[in-house]
Amino acid sequence: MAISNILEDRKKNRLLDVQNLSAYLTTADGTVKAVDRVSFTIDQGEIMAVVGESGSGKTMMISSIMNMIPSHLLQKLEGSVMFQGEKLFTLSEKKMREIRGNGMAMVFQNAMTALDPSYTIGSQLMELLREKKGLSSQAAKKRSLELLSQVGMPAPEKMFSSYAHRLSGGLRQRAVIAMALSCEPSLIIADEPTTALDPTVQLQIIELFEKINKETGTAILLITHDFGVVARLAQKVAVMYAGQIVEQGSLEELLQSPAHPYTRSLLACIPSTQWIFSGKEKQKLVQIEGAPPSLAHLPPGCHFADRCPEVEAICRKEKPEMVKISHTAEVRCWKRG
Ligand SMILES: Nc1ncnc2c1ncn2[C@@H]1O[C@H](COP(=O)(O)OP(=O)(O)OP(=O)(O)O)[C@@H](O)[C@H]1O
Repeated sequence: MAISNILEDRKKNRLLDVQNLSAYLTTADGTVKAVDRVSFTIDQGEIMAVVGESGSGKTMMISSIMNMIPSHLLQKLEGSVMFQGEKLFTLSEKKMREIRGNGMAMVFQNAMTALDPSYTIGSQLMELLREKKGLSSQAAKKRSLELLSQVGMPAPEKMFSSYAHRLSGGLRQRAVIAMALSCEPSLIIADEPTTALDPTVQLQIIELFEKINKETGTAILLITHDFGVVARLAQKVAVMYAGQIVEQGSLEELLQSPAHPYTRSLLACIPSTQWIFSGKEKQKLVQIEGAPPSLAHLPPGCHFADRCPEVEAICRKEKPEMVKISHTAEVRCWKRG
């Protein structure tokens, strides 16, 4: 096949294309760049994980993609986000709402933020299906029960009539995933979907995401700080630090030959990823020494310089740019540039 045809085929498969995305926030410490020139792509059906410590900008990055940063916080967005061939930042709020409710669906860490305690799970699902899919009450009820069974709810009829606060954390998260699936999205954005759950339930939810991806071809952008989850689910991975992607590549490249000292430190913090495959009790994580820099007072050179075991003079003076180190991998580090 000619190169031009291969490239054309690739473009057809492209679901999300984020280029040089930056988000400036207004904070008590002044303006901070919480997302700093982030670029990545997700193809149809692909699972990508974004990993990084608390405060590295993962949530702000997805909120920027969906144009959902609260207006009192957001100063400006830069860069471009293409989703299914549409430039998101140029769309009207009405069109953007349609995309959020149809093309992309969100699953949050805390299922209760997405569920209304005063309505049953069934009535919330039916409401969505009537509104987004235009289904009649009868069809919406039938589809709701199918969705509850698809996400592995035991006794779907009983769950249909249950209130969220009566369910366990794992069942609530399944209900939220059923709601996300109700609009048949091409992309699910899941922000720490398993963090609040205990290890056995975490494993079940991860297996559910795997099943959904296989059965429906829905792409998943998964935000996590847990490499165990990444190793189990993702095909490709981006590592964030202080607002920037510092390394990205395929899962194999990242786990087998991590190029950035920060990725290596994160991996060294995991005693074993076995728990996520076995559902056994997770071992306590070792922390990387030191803390990420304040975004209001970033160092002049590499953001990781102060904590880096391999730091050299140039790292403290000049900011490294992203450089390609293989066909699919990139790293932001002077020692690899
Ligand atoms: N409400 C806010 N007010 C001021 N600054 C904020 C606010 N939310 C986020 N930020 C800034 O944006 C940065 C990135 O935050 P973000 O929530 O995206 O991190 P995260 O990687 O998702 O962390 P976590 O894993 O804890 O959810 C923070 O370090 C902070 O400087």
